[in-house]
Amino acid sequence: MPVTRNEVLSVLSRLEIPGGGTLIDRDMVRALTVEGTTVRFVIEAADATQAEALEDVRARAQAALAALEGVGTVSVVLTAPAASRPAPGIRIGRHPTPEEIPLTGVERIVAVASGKGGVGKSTVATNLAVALARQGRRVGLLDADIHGPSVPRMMGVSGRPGATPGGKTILPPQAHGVTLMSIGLMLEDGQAVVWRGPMLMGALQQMLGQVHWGELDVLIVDLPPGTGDVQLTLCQRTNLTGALVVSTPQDVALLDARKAIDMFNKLKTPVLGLIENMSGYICPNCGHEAHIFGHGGVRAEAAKIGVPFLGELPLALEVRQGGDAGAPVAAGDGPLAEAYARLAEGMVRGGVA
Ligand SMILES: Nc1ncnc2c1ncn2[C@@H]1O[C@H](COP(=O)(O)OP(=O)(O)OP(=O)(O)O)[C@@H](O)[C@H]1O
Repeated sequence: MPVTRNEVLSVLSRLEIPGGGTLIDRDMVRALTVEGTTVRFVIEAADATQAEALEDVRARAQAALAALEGVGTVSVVLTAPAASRPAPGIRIGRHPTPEEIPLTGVERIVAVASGKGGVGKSTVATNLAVALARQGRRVGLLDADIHGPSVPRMMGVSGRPGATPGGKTILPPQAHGVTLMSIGLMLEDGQAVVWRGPMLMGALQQMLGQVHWGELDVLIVDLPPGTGDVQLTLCQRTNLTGALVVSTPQDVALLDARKAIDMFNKLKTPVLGLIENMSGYICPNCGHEAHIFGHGGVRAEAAKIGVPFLGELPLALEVRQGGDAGAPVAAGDGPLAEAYARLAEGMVRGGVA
């Protein structure tokens, strides 16, 4: 029987590395793929000195995996950021091409959308990705909010991703069990993307098709707010499973959510469900629940238009703090993590993740 990804991770999590810990708990394994009897991954060292010290670990990992039943070929590549910077040839940003974007190995693509900005779409996308990964799904997260990428910060990832030898394909980093890509990883701090539609569409194509996503059960795509070129490209050029629409219960957000739903209907993309974010706020001092943006509006809207209502997520200080610190609440314990776990379970049960 072919080896499983979990068996590979289990071997790697037993290999001690210089300085303590393992490749897994030091989060150094990138682009792990298991295809039949072939296992491939990259060990990303912090710098060239650490890479040198890890050569022995690379050889031991290779030997230990090759000895597993069901393993034929093992390819373990050691990189360090200076050596693995993407070649200038894969700068993100170019004009789009008309073909469908090839995404072999990615079973499902689920977009997270909103009509209005600031309703928590990126927060929901990152936490949902983490919650799905905690349930054993192989999850990718693409930040398609090219003008305002926030996924790197929310997932606690910085630094440029590596590239395959030859520099044609980007090797995406992993965090909290999720493989992720964002244009934010390719920019200097404070650098703005000032592009019109065609360049945005080209960049999206590159981030989908020129990234080594590996085998994924689901790729979550955090869309920009609104109904523009990026949404169109994703719906028309990929085999999109469907979209989740996030809104607050506030009327003005709901108005825009309706427009996003109308766009997906026009593009014949299934709307998988609506999520109410910032649903209620429980005062940590007195326990009183306040409905700052209203309450129940998204559930009522979902019932009205005949779309599943997937759940309510409260407004909570820990959510904002977790996002700012790169430690999504879904990676921890407690009621907020449980709310995301329930959302993820529903998606797995429904066959969309
Ligand atoms: N449930 C929540 N409780 C507390 N803070 C939240 C919650 N959801 C989101 N936030 C915070 O609100 C801000 C906006 O969230 P986020 O960036 O996820 O929204 P967005 O819809 O993706 O925005 P945009 O698309 O305009 O970038 C962030 O600071 C985030 O931490």
